[in-house]
Amino acid sequence: MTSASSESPDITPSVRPTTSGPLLPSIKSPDDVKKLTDEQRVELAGEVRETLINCLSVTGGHLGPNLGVVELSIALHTVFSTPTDKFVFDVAHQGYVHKMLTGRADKIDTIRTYKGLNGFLLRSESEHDAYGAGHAGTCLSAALGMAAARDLTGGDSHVVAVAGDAAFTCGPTLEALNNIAETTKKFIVVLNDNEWSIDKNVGAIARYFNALQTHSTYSSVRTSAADFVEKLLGKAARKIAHKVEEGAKNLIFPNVLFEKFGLRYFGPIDGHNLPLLVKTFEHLKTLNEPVVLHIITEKGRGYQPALDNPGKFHGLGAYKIEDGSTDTVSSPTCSDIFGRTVTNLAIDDPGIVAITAAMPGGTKLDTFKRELPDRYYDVGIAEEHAALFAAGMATEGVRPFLAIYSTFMQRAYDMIIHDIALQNLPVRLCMDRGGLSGDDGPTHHGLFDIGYLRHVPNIIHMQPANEAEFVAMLNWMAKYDDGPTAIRYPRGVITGVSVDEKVSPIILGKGELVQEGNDVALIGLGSFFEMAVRTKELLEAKGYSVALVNPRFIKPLDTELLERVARNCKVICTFEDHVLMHGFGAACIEHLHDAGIPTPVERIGWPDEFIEHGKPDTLQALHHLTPEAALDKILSRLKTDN
Ligand SMILES: Cc1ncc(C[n+]2csc(CCOP(=O)(O)OP(=O)(O)O)c2C)c(N)n1
Ligand SMILES: CC(=O)[C@@H](O)[C@H](O)COP(=O)(O)O
Ligand SMILES: [Mg+2]
Repeated sequence: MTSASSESPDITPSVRPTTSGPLLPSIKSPDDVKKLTDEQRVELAGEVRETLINCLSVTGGHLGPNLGVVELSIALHTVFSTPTDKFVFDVAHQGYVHKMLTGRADKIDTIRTYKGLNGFLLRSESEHDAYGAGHAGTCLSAALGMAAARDLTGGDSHVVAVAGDAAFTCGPTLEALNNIAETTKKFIVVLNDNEWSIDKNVGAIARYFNALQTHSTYSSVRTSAADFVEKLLGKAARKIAHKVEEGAKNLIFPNVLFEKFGLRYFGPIDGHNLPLLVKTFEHLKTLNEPVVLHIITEKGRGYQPALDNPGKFHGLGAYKIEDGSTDTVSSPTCSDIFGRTVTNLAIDDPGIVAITAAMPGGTKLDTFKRELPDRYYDVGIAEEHAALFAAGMATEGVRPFLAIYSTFMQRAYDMIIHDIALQNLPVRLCMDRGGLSGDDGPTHHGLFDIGYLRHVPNIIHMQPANEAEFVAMLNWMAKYDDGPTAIRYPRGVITGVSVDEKVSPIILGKGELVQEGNDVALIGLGSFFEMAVRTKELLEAKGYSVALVNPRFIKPLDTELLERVARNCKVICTFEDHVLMHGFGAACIEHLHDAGIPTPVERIGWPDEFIEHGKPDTLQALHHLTPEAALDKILSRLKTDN
């Protein structure tokens, strides 16, 4: 097991997982899984669970989803042979067990820590990671692409797409489903149905999957299913089939939705019954037609706190193993403030509705759901649809607050332009995780939303410098009906100031000149305003006169204020928790160029690359997003320009 090493300061001390047996350490590759007996594989499952619970209690991570796929992952690696055969996991947050079985068990205690294993599958991390992910709904399309490529070369490897039940609420999944039967004959879909998204799964698809488990017809065909199981799996399995409660349902059921899409449907079966899974996959791999195996699993299986609270244990930070408790955050997070504020606004304004794309917990719209259920909408993992749905509501005079993380809002890019901005509809785009998201890494960092919104006509985009300003901006947005508005705010806390702190009124397109100065002007956007303050202190200690600006608006830029400080100062430095490319600093440079003002602009922000996973402080230091780095840039600019 890897222990914390000097060059990775923020790896929390690793906890040696106390596995009961000797099997897991001997698993150096999937071949070692194949050599085990059925009984040993069941024992291995126990060791994997114990290791996950132990390690993730220190690093945090997606414990619930991974505890739900222990047997599935072992069965897949028993029957198929990666990297020749390909596994494509949807979201891939449930890929930890796959990693443990493909030679990374000794590093699992570094998951999602700087320089440690990525929390999702990553092609650059292992040849067994056929496809990376992080965003939902991609696995069927990507896997189908692999199958089609295989067919082009006459290959006979297997491609297995593993998608959760909520992945089927995602548009791209359904787009792929429409294409499978006409594209390939050899394709296996595993529907891992635990009835949960991050929160309870929603919509007709969720209800349909549930019906497949409980439909009355099942009980009448179960006997034929038991015969089928016996034929397929032998007498012993028939006993398993009867012994396993509800979960071992019949294996074939006519007229299932998937059959309409040309996929042969099998299931639902107990997704924790290892021998049954192995035997079923051994059968499915012999078929020359696209198939879907519907398995029923429990999110958090084997750890009672996770079973009791699947939403919390979908993904969390460090927790106490004994009771699953986690440290409480000292001050309210931006998400807490957002949920409370929008609910309060809606209590006073019946025109306000709240829309989430399967993330009531992450966005804290669960507050709104609890208090105003009739004006709360969870559309599933369907950001494109959510944006269109909000646009439609706005045409009818409703005030939609559309809460989608910055990174997931990328999915709705065309709808924002084509439907919301072009028609100038007053949808409120509320982008949590605006900035580095941390442990989840490059698939989740919200570092592109200034870039994807700044060039869209009619869009107003802002970012608060503290929690009180955040509330003031949300209040302002609630009243602004003249077109679309967008606000970005970070994961967690900004400064921790009270939301009751006094702030000057929010005026469209107006920033705040917090301090006059005539040597250097520092413009700190949002959560990076604090970094500008710390840079100011370093400059003033060297005798410089510093102007300090809180811009508040990304668009429309406060050009009057920008020109004023540019004329008064010798150099400007901007600070943004966003990539520099097409970011806030770039907007300032563009405007000063167009205004014919030659004051140079230094910029602090993320480079033009995908930023790895790790704690924000570590990554900011690594990529020179610090007051010290800003000071160096400013001083060298002043020197060269003198
Ligand atoms: C486009 C997108 N939207 C939202 C998310 C956040 N998210 C991560 S996992 C998840 C739920 C996945 O549920 P399911 O597919 O059933 O898998 P399970 O966790 O139940 O195994 C969501 C909504 C995401 N990763 N990608
Ligand atoms: C896998 C996934 O996309 C979500 O679980 C995401 O990790 C949630 O991020 P937060 O922990 O920032 O809410
Ligand atoms: Mg699920």
